[in-house]
Amino acid sequence: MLMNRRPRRNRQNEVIRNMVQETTLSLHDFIFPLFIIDGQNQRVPIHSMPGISRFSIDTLLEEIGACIDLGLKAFAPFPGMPEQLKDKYATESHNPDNLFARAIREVKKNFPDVVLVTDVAMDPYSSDGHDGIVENGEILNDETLEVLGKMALTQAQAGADIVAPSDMMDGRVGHIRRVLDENGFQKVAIMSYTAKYAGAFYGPFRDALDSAPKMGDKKTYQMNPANSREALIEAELDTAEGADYLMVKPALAYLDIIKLLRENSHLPIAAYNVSGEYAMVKAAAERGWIDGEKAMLETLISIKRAGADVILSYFAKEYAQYLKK
Ligand SMILES: NCc1[nH]cc(CCC(=O)O)c1CC(=O)O
Ligand SMILES: [Mg+2]
Repeated sequence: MLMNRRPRRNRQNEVIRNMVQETTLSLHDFIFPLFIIDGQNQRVPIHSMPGISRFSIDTLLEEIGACIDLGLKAFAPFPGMPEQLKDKYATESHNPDNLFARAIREVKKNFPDVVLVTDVAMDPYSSDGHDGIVENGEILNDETLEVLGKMALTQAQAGADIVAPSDMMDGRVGHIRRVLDENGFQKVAIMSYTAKYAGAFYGPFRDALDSAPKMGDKKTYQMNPANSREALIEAELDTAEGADYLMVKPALAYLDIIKLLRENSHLPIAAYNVSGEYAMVKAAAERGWIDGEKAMLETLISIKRAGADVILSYFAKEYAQYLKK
């Protein structure tokens, strides 16, 4: 048999395999999402996300300190609000002394070099559990932009480095850019959740923040999982409106979308390896059905290989710990 091409030659030992490896992960790629709640000395585990907890501001500082020691430097905090602070207009979201603003200030005071990517969306503060103002069962777009602008400004004033609108209202990147610039926050960047799909993989996150929609679903604003060309439309708009990063979310079921945006944009592409994707790996590993560590590494490298420059993942800390050992 004549075979002048034998791909296995380049797989024959670890040195060679490492030499020809096309994609590598680095801790610099990661943003670690963290959940914040009010109170003191709280570390409340999230049952559907083994290994992940909600922190009060004091323990959040400890957690971030521990992550910095492991080499992580960028964090995406999300606030969990008590029901009595929620209302139709998410008013609490732009209270300059709300839990989120206090947390941002404390983190930046204690760790000035950390990069904070802050979530701009109404749902944690909305009594309807939606990312927009609900009227007669409809999610209002332009009225919601007003709230998002105020929320982003409150976060910038508290010290956010990058604001990340995760709501999927049309025009919000342009509106937030304008509000930030008019208030002297030209340096605050926007990481837009550009192609955010409506689906089942956000379940554990909504458990963590008690933020599930009270009625209906998010299909009139988040994207249909069947669509990819539409992601290019969203990317064009966000780019024109001034986004500094384009994000795809979730990551694993949407690796093709990550690649599509990577090939069609010069902006950095972020991918959000969401709560449900984390929970799937953890649940199967707990049952002994898969090797959790190997599945984590394979998951993360697949997101990078697809073209993500930045990865938001609940695995970030575990990955950092893996690198240490
Ligand atoms: N603005 C909401 C928001 N921001 C981040 C997530 C999900 C993240 C995750 O599942 O890890 C969601 C959930 C949703 O759209 O319902
Ligand atoms: Mg959009």
